[in-house]
Amino acid sequence: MSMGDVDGPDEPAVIEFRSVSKWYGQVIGVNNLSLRVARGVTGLLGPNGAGKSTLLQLATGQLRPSQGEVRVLGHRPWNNAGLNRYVGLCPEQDALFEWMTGRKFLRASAALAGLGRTAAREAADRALEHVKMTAHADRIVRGYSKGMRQRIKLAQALVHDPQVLFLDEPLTGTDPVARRELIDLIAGLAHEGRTILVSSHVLYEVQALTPRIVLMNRGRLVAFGDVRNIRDLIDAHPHRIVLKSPNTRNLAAKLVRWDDVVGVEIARGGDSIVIETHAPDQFYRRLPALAREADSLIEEIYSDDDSLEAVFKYLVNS
Ligand SMILES: Nc1ncnc2c1ncn2[C@@H]1O[C@H](COP(=O)(O)OP(=O)(O)OP(=O)(O)O)[C@@H](O)[C@H]1O
Repeated sequence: MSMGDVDGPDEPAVIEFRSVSKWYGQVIGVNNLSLRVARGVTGLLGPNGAGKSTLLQLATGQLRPSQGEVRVLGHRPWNNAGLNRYVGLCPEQDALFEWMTGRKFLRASAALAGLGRTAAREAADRALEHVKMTAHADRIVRGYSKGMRQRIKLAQALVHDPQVLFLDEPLTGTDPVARRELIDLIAGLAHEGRTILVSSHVLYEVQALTPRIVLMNRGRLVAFGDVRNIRDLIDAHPHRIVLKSPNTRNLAAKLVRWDDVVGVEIARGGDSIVIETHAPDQFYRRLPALAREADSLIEEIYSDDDSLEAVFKYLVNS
């Protein structure tokens, strides 16, 4: 387990990002991200706007990196239609071919991926069976429920039997039964040797699929590895809390004597203190008594939102 490093020393990387950035004008979607993903299921986790969809679109060649290199199965995805034969994407957005039946939609998707007419028909039927949509295959997509849409999108991603699958929030909007079925389906696809990157902003969804996660926030890779190791990393990582005060010198002098505070620093032109602690709960419990002292006014308290712990807590609590 490491911060944005190589996964499994013996496994070759199927998906590789080398110092990749993607800008949308002034907005950064992915910020200098390096990552190697091996076979099996990897969960891509992060709050809304973290850059997950941008990363998946870079990996599937829908976006071109502003900087750095992306490789999937050793090839550059951008402007490389040939790679589509080996890669499947289940997109987040729900805009499908509304007027088509599920079956026709899948046949068209298979044909787009390069399969001939007969092969595309067979592949569509197989994929429908795979996601348990055969009974609804001849209805038009517009009438599908959210769960049915997710299943038909997944069928579209795997209709041409790709080695690599990118699934953008595939479990969103599904009921618990459908969710269980999709999780089993995705696990089965990985068991057959595929590489699957699944994005989510809900930790427990991804944990049901894999212990191996990539944690993103604000376009950056915050941590990569086994979810248990990430928890350990959080425990080892001091929690940073910022206190805004007109009495920073007095406050700092008191806080350095607290045994649960490992660092005290006066910051931002002298009107704030940044403290570091391994026991934030205890720190927050003690703080009100301190703030009531006349020479230790505290105007504002906030935690450093970029910290691993803040992102993780967001994911655990959502
Ligand atoms: N087409 C676009 N034009 C401008 N900015 C964009 C565009 N797409 C994404 N962004 C910005 O890039 C950042 C990353 O967005 P992205 O959609 O990749 O995140 P995400 O983790 O997939 O979030 P969500 O789960 O909400 O889709 C955000 O700040 C977002 O506003």
